[in-house]
Amino acid sequence: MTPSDAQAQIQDLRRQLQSLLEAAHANERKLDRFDALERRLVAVSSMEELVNLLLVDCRADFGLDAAELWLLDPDGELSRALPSLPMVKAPQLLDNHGPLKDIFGAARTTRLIGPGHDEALLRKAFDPQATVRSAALLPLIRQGLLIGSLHFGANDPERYDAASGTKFLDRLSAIAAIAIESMLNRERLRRAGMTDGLTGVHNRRYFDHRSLIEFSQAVRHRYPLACLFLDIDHFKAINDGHGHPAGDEVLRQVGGLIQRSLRTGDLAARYGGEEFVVLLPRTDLAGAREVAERIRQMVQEAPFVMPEGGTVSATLSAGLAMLSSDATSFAELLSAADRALYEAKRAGRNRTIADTEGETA
Ligand SMILES: Nc1nc2c(ncn2[C@@H]2O[C@H](COP(=O)(O)OP(=O)(O)OP(=O)(O)O)[C@@H](O)[C@H]2O)c(=O)[nH]1
Repeated sequence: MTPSDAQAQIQDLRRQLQSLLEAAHANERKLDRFDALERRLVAVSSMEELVNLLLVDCRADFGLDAAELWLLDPDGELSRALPSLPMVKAPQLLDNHGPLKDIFGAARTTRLIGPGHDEALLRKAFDPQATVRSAALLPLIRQGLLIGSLHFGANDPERYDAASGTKFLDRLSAIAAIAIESMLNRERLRRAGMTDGLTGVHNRRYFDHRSLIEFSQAVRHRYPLACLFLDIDHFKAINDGHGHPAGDEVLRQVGGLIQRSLRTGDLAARYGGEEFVVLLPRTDLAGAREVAERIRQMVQEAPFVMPEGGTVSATLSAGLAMLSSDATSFAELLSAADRALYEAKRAGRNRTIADTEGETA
C-alpha cells in the first residue's frame, strides 16, 4: 500500500465515521423529540389539547406534511361532544370498523407505506388534497381493541419506507392510545356529572351553576334573558295507566324533543321529576313564546312510541318569564316562570302562559 493509498483509506474511514456520528446525532434528536412528545401526551388535561397535540404539534415537531386521527365512535358519543370543543383540526369519527380493517387487516401493527405501494390506501388515509407520498399508519389499541388510528404523512417519498424500523412509532401509538382512552373516560365522567341519566339533557346541578353565569352576563350586557318551565300534564296518570317504564320513555323523548328545538347557547335541563327548565339568552318575550309554543305543539302532536310497541300521547304546560330590568337575583326569574307555569296548569293545561309581573318586553 502506497502512502497515498493509506491516506485515501484514512479519508474514507473519516467520512464513514462522520456520517455514523451524524446518524447517531439525528437519532438522538429524534429520541429527544419523541421523549418530549410522550411527556406532553401523558400530561394533557383536555380532549382538545390531546387532539391538537397529535394533529397540529406533532406535525410541526416532526416536520410532517399531513396528520390525521381516526377514532371509532359507534354510538355517536364523540360526535355529540367534539363540535363544542375548540380544535384547529378535528379527528375523523368512524361509526364502524370498516375503514380500520381496510388499513390494518387482522395484523393491527404499524404500517409504513412508501411510494408505489398502496397508493389507494394513502388517498383514503389522508385528506385528498394532501400530496402524501409516504406514510406511517399507526393502530391505536386499548385492551386488545382497535379504537382508532393515527396517520403521519410526508410529501417526501423516502420519509417512510416499508423496510424502516417502527420501534419509536409503536411506542408512540401505544402511549397515544392510553392518552386517548383516559381522556375519553374523563370526558365521560365530566359529562355524567352534568347530565341527567334518563333524558340526556343537563341536570339540575349543572343548571344551577350555568344559570348564575347566564344571569350575570345578561345583566352586565343588558340583553334579554327568557326562562321557561315546562311540565308534562297529568304525568302521574301516564305512569299509572301505562306503567313507570312508559313514563320514563315519555320523559326521555320529551327531553330529546326540547333539546332539538333549541339553538346553540340555549340551555335545557331536567329540573325535577317531569319538569324541565329552559334558559334562552338574547331572546325577547315574543321569541321565547314562539319556542315554548313550538315545543308544546310538538309534544301534543307526538305519538310517543314505546320500545315494546304501542304509543302514548302527552301534553305539557309552559310558564314563561323574562328577566326584569330591576331583578337582583336569578331566583326572581325562576319563581316568575314557576308562577306562570302554575297559571298555565290552573287555566286548563296544554298551554303557554307568560308571567306579566316582571315583563319588560
Ligand atoms: N316514570 C317516571 N315518573 C316520574 C319520574 N319522576 C317523577 N315522576 C312521577 O311524576 C308524577 C308527577 O305527578 P304530579 O306532580 O302529581 O303531577 P302531574 O300528574 O303531572 O299533574 P300536573 O303537573 O298537575 O299536570 C309523579 O307520579 C311522580 O312519581 C321519573 O323519572 N320517571
